[in-house]
Amino acid sequence: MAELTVVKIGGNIIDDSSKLNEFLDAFSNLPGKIVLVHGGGKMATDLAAKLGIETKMHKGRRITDAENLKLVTMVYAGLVNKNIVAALQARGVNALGVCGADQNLLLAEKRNHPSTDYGYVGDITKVNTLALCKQIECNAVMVVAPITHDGQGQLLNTNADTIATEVAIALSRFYKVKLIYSFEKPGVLLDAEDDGSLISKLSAEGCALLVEKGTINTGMLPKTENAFHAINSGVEEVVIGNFVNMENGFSAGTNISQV
Ligand SMILES: Nc1ncnc2c1ncn2[C@@H]1O[C@H](COP(=O)(O)OP(=O)(O)O)[C@@H](O)[C@H]1O
Ligand SMILES: CC(=O)N[C@@H](CCC(=O)OP(=O)(O)O)C(=O)O
Repeated sequence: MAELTVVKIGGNIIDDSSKLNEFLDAFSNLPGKIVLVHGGGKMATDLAAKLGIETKMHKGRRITDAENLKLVTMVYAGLVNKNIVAALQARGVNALGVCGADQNLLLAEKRNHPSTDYGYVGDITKVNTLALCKQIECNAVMVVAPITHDGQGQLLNTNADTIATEVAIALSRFYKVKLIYSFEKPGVLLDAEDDGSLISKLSAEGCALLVEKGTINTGMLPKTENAFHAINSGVEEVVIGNFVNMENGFSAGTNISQV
């Protein structure tokens, strides 16, 4: 099986132009088949504040009412996606920017949670693996924004870590997939303020304890949940860390162990 890397970059890197450029420089040198999934949560939150739109997060997910859906669609599938595509093209990468509605790539259903109304948040029901593979085999680097759709004309907001996970799982049928959740810290930390407290290997049991203690919280919750789902669903290797550090050999991040 050919190897493929799915890289996800988060909002804190996207929001900082020097960190983003550093990331894109390293990313554009990555050999082989690659898919990039991006977030942009920080930029959406900052713009919402400027526009006087309230932001509510629950367990690392955005409660997405109609106003917030408009805003996140403009930010993720517009400004962020197109800026990344242009920056990659400038580095000689054949980037193709999409969201989940394009070529019906990511079908989702509006989340129906018993106690929390998430609004227009989508849970992925189907990945159009064939359409993804066609582009990958044509050497395009898909740049995927975290907007999905329900197939009936409704756009939905889906956490970017979840999108990276579902894309990686779907592609595992055809490729040996490595999934990297890249963010601004070296990996999962014992103390989120201390970059030296990296956990180099994380088991599901160890993770559950750290969640219970509150060591893993906010945005790290969806990342770790997704990471274990990926490693237990056919993805060959899953790492949470800073892609630039990994490429420069400084830190291999947190490796997610199976079971
Ligand atoms: N144990 C932990 N180790 C590292 N980061 C953590 C931990 N617990 C919570 N976090 C927080 O999770 C954030 C990453 O989640 P998030 O902001 O959603 O990332 P991104 O949008 O960049 O993917 C970190 O910036 C940090 O504040
Ligand atoms: C439903 C939900 O939470 N969607 C996320 C999508 C963006 C995202 O995941 O961005 P980061 O990777 O930068 O956090 C949100 O709107 O924040």
